[in-house]
Amino acid sequence: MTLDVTDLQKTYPTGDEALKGVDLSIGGSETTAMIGPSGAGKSTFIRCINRLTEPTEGSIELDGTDLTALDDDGLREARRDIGMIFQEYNLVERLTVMENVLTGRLGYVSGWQAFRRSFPPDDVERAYEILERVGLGDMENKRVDELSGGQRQRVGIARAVIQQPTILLVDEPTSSLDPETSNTVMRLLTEIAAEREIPVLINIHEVDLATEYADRIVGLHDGEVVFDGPPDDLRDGALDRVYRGGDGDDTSESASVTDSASPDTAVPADGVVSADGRTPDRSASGGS
Ligand SMILES: Nc1ncnc2c1ncn2[C@@H]1O[C@H](COP(=O)(O)OP(=O)(O)OP(=O)(O)O)[C@@H](O)[C@H]1O
Repeated sequence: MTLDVTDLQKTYPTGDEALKGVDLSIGGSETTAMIGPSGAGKSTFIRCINRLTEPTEGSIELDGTDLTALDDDGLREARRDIGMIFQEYNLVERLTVMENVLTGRLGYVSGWQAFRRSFPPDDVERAYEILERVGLGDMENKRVDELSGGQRQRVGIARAVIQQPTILLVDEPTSSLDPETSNTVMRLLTEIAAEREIPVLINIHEVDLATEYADRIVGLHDGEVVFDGPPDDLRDGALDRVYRGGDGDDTSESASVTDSASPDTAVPADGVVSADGRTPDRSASGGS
């Protein structure tokens, strides 16, 4: 599977130019992390890919099919191939874990079956397998409003995976989670990408998680890609380009953003950046 995005632009009706011509190709079973400060356009980019947000210009080709040219039926079909995982989980709170996971199959059953929420036995069997895989093997009958943040995110992952997508798009999966749970979720996402041989694109605030788990980092600043490369190349100069729009001279030893950044974009000594300026609270608890 390959996703080829060319010259993607998005200008909101408010006049905000969220994307100013982004080119990006991803494929294989590569994990790509998209980093950038708040407002850089990360969420807009991911939402444009499956047209939850309509792009203004550009093309988005999934295995050669231009998603921007599809009508409603075509888009519905194409979306089956795109697994989405959201920051706030987007689960149905009053339904059980199993019911939430099976909603990932709604695109495959008839309208009547969907209305009755009646799913083929194969789907149910696969749901059990996937719940086991994400570590929720004994929780299928729990209501999701009884779960911790980390458990909810695993339900979100299971719901995306049961679609049998050819790509996973993940929008800030860890921003409501404590550091340990964030690591678990990132590990799970990269393992699933490898096992299923599908690419995964993850928007993420924490640079340390991005560099630890991703094969490739894409840095957005003000709607433009200003860095695209392996985690090892993400030195101070590159971080400066991404978070401050600087020239990003990596040859200068004094280019450390730790020394020069304004408080709202400072990179702490451990390299952890919260793009909205918050240093993640490592003592915060979010459950696992
Ligand atoms: N629905 C909308 N209407 C108008 N402007 C919007 C809308 N959504 C986003 N924007 C603007 O588009 C720009 C990019 O926003 P976006 O949410 O994509 O950035 P982001 O990098 O995901 O930020 P964050 O890390 O805070 O989630 C911002 O200037 C934002 O104000």
